Amino acid sequence: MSLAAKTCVPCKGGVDPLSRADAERYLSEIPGWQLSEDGRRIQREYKFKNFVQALAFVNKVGGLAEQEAHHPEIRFGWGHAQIELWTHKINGLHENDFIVAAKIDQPD
Ligand SMILES: C[C@H](O)[C@H](O)[C@H]1CNC2=NC(N)=NC(=O)C2=N1
Repeated sequence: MSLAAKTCVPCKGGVDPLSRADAERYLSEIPGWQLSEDGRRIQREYKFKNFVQALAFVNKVGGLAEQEAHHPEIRFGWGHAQIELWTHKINGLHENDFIVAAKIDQPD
């Protein structure tokens, strides 16, 4: 099943974060995303024509995050937005992070 078709599972902590190898395997399914140096986060930059379009994107991401109960860090401004994902409870990456990333990139 594609990542975008999955839904996040409540992450109760107590599970190990994904290994770098597993994270890199998931990364191949979400082109444009990068793995952090420490292998514990993924992030992607987005470019937009102006502030309003960046804000609309941020609002879309916010709605997705609420729907999945799994939330990214979002930084945005005129013409750009950066999304960073990791699972706070395990201070690392979980499949949930990649599911949210895939859903963000699904065509509207
Ligand atoms: C109770 C609530 O569902 C949890 O605190 C969720 C909220 N969103 C979350 N988002 C992320 N990225 N990591 C978490 O561990 C997390 N936990």
